[in-house]
Amino acid sequence: MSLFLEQWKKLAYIKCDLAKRDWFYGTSGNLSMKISDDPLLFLVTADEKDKRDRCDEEFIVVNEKGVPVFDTELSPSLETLIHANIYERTAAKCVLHVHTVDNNIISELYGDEGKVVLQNNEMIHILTGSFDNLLTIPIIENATDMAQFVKAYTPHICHDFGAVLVRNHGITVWGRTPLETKKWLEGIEFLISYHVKMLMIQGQKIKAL
Ligand SMILES: CSCCC(=O)C(=O)COP(=O)(O)O
Ligand SMILES: [Zn+2]
Repeated sequence: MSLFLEQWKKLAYIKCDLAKRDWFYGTSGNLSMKISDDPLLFLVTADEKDKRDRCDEEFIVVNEKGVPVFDTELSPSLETLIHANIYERTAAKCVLHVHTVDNNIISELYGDEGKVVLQNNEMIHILTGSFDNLLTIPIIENATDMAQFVKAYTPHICHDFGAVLVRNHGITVWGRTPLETKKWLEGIEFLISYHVKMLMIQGQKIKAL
């Protein structure tokens, strides 16, 4: 199997798996996978397409400017330049972006602090391999201007894997392999969901006193 087809299938598997979790509300979310370094080329989902749909044209091949390299009726994701920026600055091979209710709540709750610190959970050990039991996720403001948006992400794109929460918008996670990226996305969503539910229960407890 050609490398290109192999990458396509891996990304299609991840897209299908995230769709089963119902992480593509409306037409939100976008996914990409690098297929070559020089020149930079990557597969990316199409703008406004329902990412729960399986179809022949699931992904578009784009260059470092986010421009399709083959003829297509589809437009690349509006967030393609964020994916391109991550590939240009790191050795990441995959970028996943989803909007969930829990990641939106946490981004709003801690938005003014510019970060959320997740702690004291075995999932952190599973993700990081360290017993530090602390994971800090930066939170940036949402933006409609893409150049400004890319600029806001940039200081946080300093490792080959990472995550950024966008306030009242969603989360973007990248990693060195597609499976590592999916693992980080699932792990972080688990920790965020746990955190939100704990706050809800603790709030109820305080009210009952
Ligand atoms: C500034 S992008 C607004 C839409 C969005 O947040 C999203 O995740 C889906 O965009 P796409 O163009 O990839 O369908
Ligand atoms: Zn989005």
